[in-house]
Amino acid sequence: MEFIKMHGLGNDFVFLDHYSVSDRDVDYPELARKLCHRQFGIGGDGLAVILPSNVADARMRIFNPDGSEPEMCGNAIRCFARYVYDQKIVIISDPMLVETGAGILKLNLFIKEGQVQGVQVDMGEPILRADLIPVLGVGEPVVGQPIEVLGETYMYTAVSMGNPHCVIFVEDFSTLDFDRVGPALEKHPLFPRKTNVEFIQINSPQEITMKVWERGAGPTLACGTGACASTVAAILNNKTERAVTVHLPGGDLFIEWGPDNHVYMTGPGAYVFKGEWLGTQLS
Ligand SMILES: N[C@H](CCC[C@H](N)C(=O)O)C(=O)O
Repeated sequence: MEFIKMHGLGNDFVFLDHYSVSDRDVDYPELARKLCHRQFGIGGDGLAVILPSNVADARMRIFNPDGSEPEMCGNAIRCFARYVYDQKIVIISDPMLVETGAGILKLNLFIKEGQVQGVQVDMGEPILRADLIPVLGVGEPVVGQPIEVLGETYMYTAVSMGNPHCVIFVEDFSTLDFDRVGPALEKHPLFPRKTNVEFIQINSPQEITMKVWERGAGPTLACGTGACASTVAAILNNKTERAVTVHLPGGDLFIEWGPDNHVYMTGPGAYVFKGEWLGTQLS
């Protein structure tokens, strides 16, 4: 089975082009567990599938390495847009409409001399109503509420970009036990569908540094929806302006929470290689 490996700031994905095999009945969760495995498979932070759509130019399904299917993936959708444009699956670039679990998203591709230089994604409106994120126990938006984990209390802000995010502000990353606190918060009972966890340091009113522990994937070099959720959380807590550069371990994303209440994410999508998966079984 052919695949394409791409990444968005080091958040890497195995892509399957199933655009022309519309009624294929594939066990994508099991494929994700196999293909994303770093040693027994190809390796990736997720499996992204390119499919036809009845309501948009194309459809993206995304699966975490644990086989779970999240609603959206910001870094993958930029790679998706570049691939479907380059393959002439979709020739429209301003805007390209992509069907996702978080709704139909509008993407604008920046093209120079025929090359996709970057993609701006209208990520839609952030979801702040706790019961829609979902977060248990509170009815209002969750801004700066206490959450206890591993005997420590953190102040968190919860935002959904279609997928849930728990955003924690840190003064100094060196004091954070990331590898223990991250997974403990990912599975915290306050989040019935688990959550992505972002730890952010405010560098200035226009800059944030972010570390992310992703739901169903663990630590990654970048998280597009997480960068959007973190920017919204920083603004809700009066820590930044509405246009922010988010510094991630894999690179920078530019995020803006617009006056139309939509969040806009701009960043790259890159090819790594094409290949054929030979179907080696996990031992
Ligand atoms: N693990 C995430 C999905 C991938 C999000 C991230 N890779 C991005 O770029 O938005 C979740 O379960 O919600």
